Amino acid sequence: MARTVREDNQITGTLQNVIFSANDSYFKILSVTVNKTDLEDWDEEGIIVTGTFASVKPGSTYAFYGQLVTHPKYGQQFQAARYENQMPADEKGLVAFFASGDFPGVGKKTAEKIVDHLGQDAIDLILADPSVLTGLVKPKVAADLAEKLQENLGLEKLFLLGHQIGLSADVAGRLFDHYGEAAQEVLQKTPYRLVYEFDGLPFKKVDAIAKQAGFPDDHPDRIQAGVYAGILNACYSAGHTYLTVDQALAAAQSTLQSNSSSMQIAIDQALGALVSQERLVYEDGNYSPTDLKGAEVLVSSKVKSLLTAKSAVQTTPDLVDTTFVVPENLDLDEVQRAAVESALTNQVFVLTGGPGTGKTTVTKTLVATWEALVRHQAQSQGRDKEWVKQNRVRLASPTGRAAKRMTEITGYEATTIHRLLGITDGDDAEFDADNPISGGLLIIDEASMLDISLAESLFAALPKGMHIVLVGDADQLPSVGPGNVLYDLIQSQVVPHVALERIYRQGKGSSISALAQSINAGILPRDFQENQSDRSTFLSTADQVPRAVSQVLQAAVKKGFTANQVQVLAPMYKTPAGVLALNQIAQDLFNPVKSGQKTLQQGETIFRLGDKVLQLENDSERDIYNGDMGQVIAIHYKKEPGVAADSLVVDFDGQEVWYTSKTLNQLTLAYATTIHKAQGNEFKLVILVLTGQFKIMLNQNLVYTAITRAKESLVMVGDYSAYEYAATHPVPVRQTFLQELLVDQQNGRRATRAKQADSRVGQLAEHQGQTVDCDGQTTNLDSQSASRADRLGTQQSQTTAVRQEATQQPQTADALSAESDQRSLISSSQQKPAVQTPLAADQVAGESGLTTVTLAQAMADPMIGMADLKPADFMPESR
Ligand SMILES: Nc1ncnc2c1ncn2[C@@H]1O[C@H](COP(=O)(O)OP(=O)(O)OP(=O)(O)O)[C@@H](O)[C@H]1O
Repeated sequence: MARTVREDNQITGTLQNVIFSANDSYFKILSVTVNKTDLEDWDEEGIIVTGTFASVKPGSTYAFYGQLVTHPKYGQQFQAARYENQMPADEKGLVAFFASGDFPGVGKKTAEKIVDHLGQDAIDLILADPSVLTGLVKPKVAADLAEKLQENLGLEKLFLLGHQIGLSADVAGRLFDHYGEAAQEVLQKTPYRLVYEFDGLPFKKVDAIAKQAGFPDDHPDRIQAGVYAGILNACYSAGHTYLTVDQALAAAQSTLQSNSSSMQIAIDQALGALVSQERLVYEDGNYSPTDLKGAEVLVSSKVKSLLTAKSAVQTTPDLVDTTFVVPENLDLDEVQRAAVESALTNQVFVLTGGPGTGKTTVTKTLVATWEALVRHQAQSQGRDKEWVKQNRVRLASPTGRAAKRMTEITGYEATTIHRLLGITDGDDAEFDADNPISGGLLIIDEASMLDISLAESLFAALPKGMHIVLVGDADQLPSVGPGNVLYDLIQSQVVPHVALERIYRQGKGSSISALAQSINAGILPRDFQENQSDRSTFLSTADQVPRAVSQVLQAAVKKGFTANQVQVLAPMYKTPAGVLALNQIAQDLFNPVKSGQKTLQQGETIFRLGDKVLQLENDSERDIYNGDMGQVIAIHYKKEPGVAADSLVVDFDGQEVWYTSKTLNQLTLAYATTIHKAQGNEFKLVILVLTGQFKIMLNQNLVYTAITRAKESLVMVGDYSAYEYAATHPVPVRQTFLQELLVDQQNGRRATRAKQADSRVGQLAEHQGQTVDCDGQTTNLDSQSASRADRLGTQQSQTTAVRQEATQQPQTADALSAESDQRSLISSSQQKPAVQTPLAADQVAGESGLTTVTLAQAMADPMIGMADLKPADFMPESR
């Protein structure tokens, strides 16, 4: 976690040299000769100063404001919160400054000429009006000099301004990168444009900057930006692609923190202005952010055009039938076979099914049959190798891990969708409508994770004759980003779709599949608490969770499970039963501190050599993605020979990625993760924690997604009533247009609306105002300083910041959860608290009329050796 650097002390000194300069930020380490300081007892001539600096020049004098810190490895150094360039005070110094070699074409003589003519204010005069140099130096030299001065001093001034208005130096640096010289003017004159143009600054922050610049609350720029940010936040927070007028109004009012009648009128005007500026689209009483609406329109029209397109490879039912290849000689059932036929005879096809229903089997059959079809036609039609290559199978998935699994299963190379499309951060995709991807059949796995923006990029880049097959589990959580792509494609009934329902998995994992199906149907099965060969349930209160998880993990370690095979899942980050706390417990068990072990600290996380870690954001340049898991395989310290900066090396399934202080905030411990982050991943043993504290997040899809991450074994810890609540509450409905756009306009519009309205009743009411990031980030962000969010400066940080804003009122997860929810859940008649002894269990059962699993029974579970534990082990220390 980033801490604000205090400004306790000051050093004025001459820069000797820049020891380190990060190439992806303005962070530098300087060696400085101290001229003056108020540091007590500092009697050394030189000092190391760290911080964010513009292009500081050796020989120049600076005043640094900050504090003395003791670095564990490098000893005492001065951490600068800000600095000021002590411009040369006299003419001699000015001449030296201009002749420093920094300004092309300016030597000592020219420098003297400039100073002679312009005097001691030469720098300010040139900055204000570069034409003062006319006649003194050649036009090219004058232009270069003015530009260099502005570049150096402009950034320094921006740092200073940023400091005054509460912007971190990192954000100031990024603003300078984005707007150049104009950054200062943007901050002072048109700050609200940052809401539309600059990632990583939430509306609240922009609003504070604008206030300092003198913008009144009723300024039209403020209202427009607030309305836009409010609508965008609400869409990202709930996954909607549009809001009704009432919802848009509520979002705007809550962002602008006013519902006065004059504000109402101003918001109406702002909505009109935003529509005419094409930032919002208004249609049929709904407002959509233009990009989201555009994405839905593109996906629907592309799907429609694909549906009537001609395949580049002939795939008539007869041909498919005669070429059918089933790997491993499995006997596909009728539905599975129909899925293969439909997938190959249609240009767009959706295959869904729960765990163990044969999605992978069908995928393998598809790939083999397609290959056979292409080979057969190449032969019969005399096609060359190039044609075969042009029509090859392509496989992709939203996550790296799922792509890797696809490769292992099919033997074909699978990639992330980002990589397939050549999407690199900040740049447009390499493959798009003008430069489509190649291939004859594209299979996308984990399609439930596809949000509308990624779907837009994907569909835009498909060539005309290509077949696309989307494979997924429709009952998993919807995508983190807005949109409901898989659901809408299915519900539209425009796209051919087969749902596999028969579970084939036998042995390990089979009772997990059955449990998943039951939860999917809204029922917590009777045998929920009965230990099965592959799953068990440990009831415990929220307080008892850390202890219980610790004991389960200890047993798992004893049984020989490795960190990679075990995954602890919880809905949110905070609370003692949340991801952060559980990670600490698991880290100490799987990778305890060893003497001499190398560690590297980032905020409150201490990474140890050997740790299991999780990438938190997409970094397409380095080909690592949000949700990727890896292991720390090396830690290097700067003091070591040949090492430029403290760094940590992570092995992501054979791909080594380096992290320095600048990128380490993309990484966290991965022993425990949120359920959202685990999507697309599977583990041998999953330990799932649900308690009443997480009520705001609980729903069928969440718990279904969590338990289906378990390939072989599942241990469920927490409140019975939390599981029951989750099983009986479907995921909140997403408001999207895609389904409607896909359906024939006349027939579809009314029917779809009616359907949506029906299912929304109750659900929307229930979730009104409970806008919480679906990754539980709201709580996580609470624990992060604004400067950390600033520093992230990525789309993700914008999104999370955006989402955090959407929870304006203290109805954040934490405010809503904690005690009140806990109490309401515990008071539920279905609550079955963990009990200490069989006697107590009987008592509880007797009193409540419910059956209760005792801890002793639970611990006798043979699966992970619970018999090793004692009942007292599950009790909090204080008992
Ligand atoms: N028609 C079938 N006859 C016999 N066994 C089958 C059939 N279909 C699938 N299976 C077997 O069932 C098991 C699960 O199938 P598969 O892995 O294809 O399901 P899945 O839907 O991909 O599951 P998951 O999503 O959990 O990975 C496999 O062992 C597979 O061989």
